[in-house]
Amino acid sequence: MNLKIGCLQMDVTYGNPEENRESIQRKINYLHKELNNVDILVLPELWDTGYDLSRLSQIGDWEGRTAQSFLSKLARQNDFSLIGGSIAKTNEQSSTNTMYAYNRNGVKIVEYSKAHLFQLMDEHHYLNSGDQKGSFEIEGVPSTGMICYDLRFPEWIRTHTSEGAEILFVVAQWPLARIDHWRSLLISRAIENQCYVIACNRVGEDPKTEFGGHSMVINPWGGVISEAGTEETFLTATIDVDEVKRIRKQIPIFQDRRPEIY
Ligand SMILES: O=C(O)CCC(=O)C(=O)O
Repeated sequence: MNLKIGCLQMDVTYGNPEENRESIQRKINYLHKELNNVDILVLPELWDTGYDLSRLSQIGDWEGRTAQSFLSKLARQNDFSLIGGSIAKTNEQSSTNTMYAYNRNGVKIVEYSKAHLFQLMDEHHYLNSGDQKGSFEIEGVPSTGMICYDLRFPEWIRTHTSEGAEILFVVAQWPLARIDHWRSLLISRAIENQCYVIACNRVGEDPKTEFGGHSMVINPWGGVISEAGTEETFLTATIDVDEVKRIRKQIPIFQDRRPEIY
């Protein structure tokens, strides 16, 4: 089965969720022809607030309600499934860096909060980590969602692929300074898990960091099907999901692994 994927590699306005929602809507309107036959659209991490974490009590999304209604409508109106990047979900006590995904009818198919907080960008001072898995089915394909730094934890990703995930979606605000790590880690996760990796990063800069783009679609053999540069880009690729089963049969790592000795 073929699926057409679109990644909206975009800049994010620091600390301005309303402007960022409008920016996504403007881009979607502009891209309506290209989006016509897209099955799954992917947004980047924290597309609402960016890394303006010290102001989350003012600008965070209360229980994620605004983002959920925005994303659900976006999926329904445009007839695509949607990996809604992640947003800052906030309540009286705390905030989480949370991904929502939707099917074409605008029905929520997962809520996943970033499990590993990135100390280098102060996440541990302002966010709580999630402790639930990121598994879901999208367009009939078992999949998982991961958020940025989660990519550095192969054991967490393996937990999901050993339970059947065939597509790994990674949403990120990955800095340009370590973009070579981003590329290598994404390709490694695809090879070692024999899964598609669809990775959507942001571009642009905030007061502290320059972000590196290079959103990528990688096949389960580790081949890069499509890759963006460092500018705003609508990256598309068509994937053949059956390739996962073929490769898992050819080199059966999920049968051959020995969890009892690890
Ligand atoms: O691991 C890295 O180098 C980048 C991670 C990151 O930027 C994040 O999790 O927000």
